[in-house]
Amino acid sequence: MAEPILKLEKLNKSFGALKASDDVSLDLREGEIHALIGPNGAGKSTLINQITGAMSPDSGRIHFAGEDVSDLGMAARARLGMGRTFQVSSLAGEFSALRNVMLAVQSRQGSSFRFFKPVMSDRSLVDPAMDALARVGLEDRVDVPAAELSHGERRQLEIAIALALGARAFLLDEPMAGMGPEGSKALTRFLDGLRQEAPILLVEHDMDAVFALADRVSVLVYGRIIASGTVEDIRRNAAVREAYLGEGT
Ligand SMILES: Nc1ncnc2c1ncn2[C@@H]1O[C@H](COP(=O)(O)OP(=O)(O)OP(=O)(O)O)[C@@H](O)[C@H]1O
Repeated sequence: MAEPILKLEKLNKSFGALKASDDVSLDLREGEIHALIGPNGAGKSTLINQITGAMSPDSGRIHFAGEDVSDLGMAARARLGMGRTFQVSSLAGEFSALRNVMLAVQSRQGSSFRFFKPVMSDRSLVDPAMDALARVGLEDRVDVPAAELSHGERRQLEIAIALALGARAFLLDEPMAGMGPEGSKALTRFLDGLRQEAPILLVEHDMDAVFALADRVSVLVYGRIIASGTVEDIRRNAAVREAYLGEGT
């Protein structure tokens, strides 16, 4: 089997006496959605922060795209293709969807003497941006200002920007937060297809979305992974039912 794109080896992180990550090992493989679930305060965000480089583990290693990235900063990990989470939104609301993605393409290509070219007719920017928008299903919304897109469409646009920046895997921290039932369903359908573009580590409290999407689920309780497996494995696991889902779920 191919090497996983992301691999965590025995990560530990304490805040004083509190162990927020306790020997956490997990991986993310091409083509999959791996959901990370757990009660409030279980240590999910702490784990995501260590993966992105926002926080350093006390011990353990992180491998991404075939490299040991444990000692790299956030920008270097992003350059290797670690897709940002939804919590980092950088949309320019007054600009069209197309222009927003073009800015990302431009930043990836590096600045050049573009001042002399009319930007909106520069094929080297427009073509890759259109491609990224098509990959997220926004090809009919390219001229709409980002601020006028729906909540869900803005998330699609953020994904398009990440793809244009070269994302090879996504770390998504509660993408369903703040969405109504219809929005959640639409975003669930979208994420279902996105796994073909890049695998997703999904932190999510919405269990309908998790059970509909996840190829694998890992359950974090008090900083420890207490179970990892398919949705069916997790539903049946007695320790998970007791610790997290509650009896009768
Ligand atoms: N910077 C910090 N300093 C001290 N304690 C922290 C810090 N960050 C997190 N914690 C603690 O570590 C534990 C894990 O928090 P974390 O935010 O990672 O959990 P979570 O699973 O993401 O929770 P939620 O689902 O509520 O977002 C909590 O007890 C939290 O209070």
